Amino acid sequence: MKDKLLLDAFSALSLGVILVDAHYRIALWNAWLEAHTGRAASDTVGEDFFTVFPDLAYHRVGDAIRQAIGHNLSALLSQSLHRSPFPLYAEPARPTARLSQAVTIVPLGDAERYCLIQIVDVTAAVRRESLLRDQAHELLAQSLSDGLTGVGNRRYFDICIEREWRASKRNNKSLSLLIIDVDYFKLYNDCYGHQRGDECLQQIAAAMRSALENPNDILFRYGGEEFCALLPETRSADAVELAEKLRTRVQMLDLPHISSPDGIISVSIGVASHCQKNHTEYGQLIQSADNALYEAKRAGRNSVRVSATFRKFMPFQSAPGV
Ligand SMILES: Nc1nc2c(ncn2[C@@H]2O[C@H](COP(=O)(O)OP(=O)(O)OP(=O)(O)O)[C@@H](O)[C@H]2O)c(=O)[nH]1
Repeated sequence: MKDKLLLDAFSALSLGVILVDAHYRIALWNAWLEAHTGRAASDTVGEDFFTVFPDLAYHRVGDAIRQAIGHNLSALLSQSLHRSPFPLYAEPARPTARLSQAVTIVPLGDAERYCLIQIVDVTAAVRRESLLRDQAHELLAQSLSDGLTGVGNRRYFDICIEREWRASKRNNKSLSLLIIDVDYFKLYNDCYGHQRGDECLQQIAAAMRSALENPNDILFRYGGEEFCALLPETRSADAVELAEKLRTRVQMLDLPHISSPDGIISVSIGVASHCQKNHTEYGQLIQSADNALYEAKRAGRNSVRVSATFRKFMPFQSAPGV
């Protein structure tokens, strides 16, 4: 009666249970396994475990079984490393994706050693985890992008500049920064309205973003009508060239701005580059780019200026309206 009760309980378990003897023969095989392998206990009990599961002979599962029988050691297989070792399916008649599994292997018995293998179906938990991870990524991406233009936001800029600053110091590579400001934007808003102003910022951001070809270069909305581009491993000369490209792209949008001298929307850009000698912290890089932007504005706008530190190496400065 007691044995019958135990066997009923064993069959009713909603996890897979295999008992393997000291000769690696299967001694027990429960109903859950029948349901998820499509193989009856009558078909597997008495068989060599590695004949039933040949793929597991050189797998971590095989090692763990040998350790349990040979050395009385238990093992809990990491789910992330060994997600689906057993060929188990929701419907074995229509095997698609294997169930995700959490596998525990424990030695049993004294005089005669057995090994108990427990397999829990963790598919739902893994799916939920992956969904949560995707949602977390999505939320993170949203929290780091600017709602109006879709480029990186100020928070993301703060993260990136710190990261790239450290990388540039570590790898002894230059890092360049462009600060980009839309010219006469207050007048644009006054003339065309805030809504058109927003659309204008979106178009400018899209034009500049499409001009950045290197995937490591990132465009951010620094605040209001100010953008910035962080250019890792980019020397000053290349940064100025890229700044010119961005300025030209915005000019080519040909967005009417009747209250500005050129009659179209334009941007002014300040460029600064970090090489090991000139800046001790990234705040100085931002300050240098800001100073250069101020010079670009003073020079009549729609122009690119490079930080004074590098002027002697950079004869080229675009003229307003060029
Ligand atoms: N439509 C819109 N306008 C914004 C946004 N953020 C900032 N602005 C406007 O941008 C304008 C910036 O004006 P200023 O700082 O005086 O600069 P400016 O008129 O571009 O002049 P310069 O930079 O000297 O050429 C202000 O009128 C802000 O209200 C925004 O998200 N949408």
